[in-house]
Amino acid sequence: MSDYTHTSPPKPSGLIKPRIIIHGGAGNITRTTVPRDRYDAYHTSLLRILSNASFVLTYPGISALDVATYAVTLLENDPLYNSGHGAVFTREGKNELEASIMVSNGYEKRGVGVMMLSHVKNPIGLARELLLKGEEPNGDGSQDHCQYSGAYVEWLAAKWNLEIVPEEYFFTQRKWDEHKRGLAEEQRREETGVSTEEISEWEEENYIPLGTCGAVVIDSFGTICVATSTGGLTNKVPGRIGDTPTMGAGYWAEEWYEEVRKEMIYQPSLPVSSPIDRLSRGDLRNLVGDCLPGITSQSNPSETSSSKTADEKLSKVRHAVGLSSSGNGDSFIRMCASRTTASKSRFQSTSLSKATTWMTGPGGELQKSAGDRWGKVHEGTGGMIGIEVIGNKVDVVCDYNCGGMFRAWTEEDGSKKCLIFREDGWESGPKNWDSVHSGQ
Ligand SMILES: NC(=O)C[C@H](N)C(=O)O
Repeated sequence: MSDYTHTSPPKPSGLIKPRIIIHGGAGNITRTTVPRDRYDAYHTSLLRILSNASFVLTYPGISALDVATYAVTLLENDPLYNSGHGAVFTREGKNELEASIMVSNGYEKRGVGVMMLSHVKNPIGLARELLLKGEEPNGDGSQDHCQYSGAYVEWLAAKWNLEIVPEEYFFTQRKWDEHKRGLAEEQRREETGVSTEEISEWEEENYIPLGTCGAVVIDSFGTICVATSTGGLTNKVPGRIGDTPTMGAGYWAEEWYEEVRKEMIYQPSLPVSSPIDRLSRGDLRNLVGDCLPGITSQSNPSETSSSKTADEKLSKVRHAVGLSSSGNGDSFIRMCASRTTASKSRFQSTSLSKATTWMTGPGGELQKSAGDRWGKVHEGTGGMIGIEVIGNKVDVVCDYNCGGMFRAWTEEDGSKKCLIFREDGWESGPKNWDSVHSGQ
């Protein structure tokens, strides 16, 4: 963990209780595709990673950015998941890795997506580094862009001393067998003339490979960070880019302020943050502005201020959200699913939980987007996790329209939960793909 901790941690404000939710993918998770022993392996792994990350989240002054990166690094290193070591293969038998990171506030770039990687051991570490380099002049060679792919950015990773590995590092026999079986199945279908509208047994099991991973974290300063990493889809076309590194599609974080009448505020509001809090949020410009009267300081986004003039009764409450997705990335891109969910919450004053179900729950917008192809192919399939904070009230959310979603999170009282299906236990899950779509 030492790579990701502050050398001199700032003091936490103590106003917001840090929380975390992680996921290991959504898709055709059923009792058939995930037999009991694998179910147990995922359960154990998710709880182990959640425990490690939530312990780190108790360090004084630790940032959501550092903890989300740490959690996804652990997920990338575990071959159970389709990211880092254990990523799926393209049609040409290569790994093309993707990752992204985004914060609700505090850093100039706010979000970064990386893609077409095949040498950086932890793509999420590179995404984080690119976000941080955005605070330096010229980004230390990365400038102020938000999306990066391929050789140049891997060269930057090496220059920044991130771990570089040979391509073989990402190989696992299981994912290789899925790749080979998929190609063989395709050839068989071509030869026998089976319609492409009909889902094959291989597709049911593998097309949405279980295991894109992600983490959403809120720290004691109220900053939300979302980190996501994937190998993409099994046998994807070389060069195909999915939703994971596409801002607004597979990931999103933002914050805003809403004016409410004071009587309506049901949460104590945040006080003006201290300089040390603001430093942890990357708010250098405003800190400098405070010290040098000649420089105009913008109003600090972490402040909850009261209107002094017309209406003494109006006050501003801070909202922040972060979302990480998994599923059929092409559908998530078409729907701009993560940003659309955040916008539903922001512009229709809907809780993030309701907005998430509206987008990605059973019968939701993603499912509708597949039209009559729903259930026949994998279009529209997926799920999302997220965190919302209003004032200092935090809510952890998740929904999906498929068999299940691997996920684990901390409750308000600090206890840890892990679910794969809607209920606890392998027996509670749907039997197979058909039973998911017939609602049995
Ligand atoms: N398993 C996944 O979540 C795949 C990823 N969303 C993609 O389409 O690239």
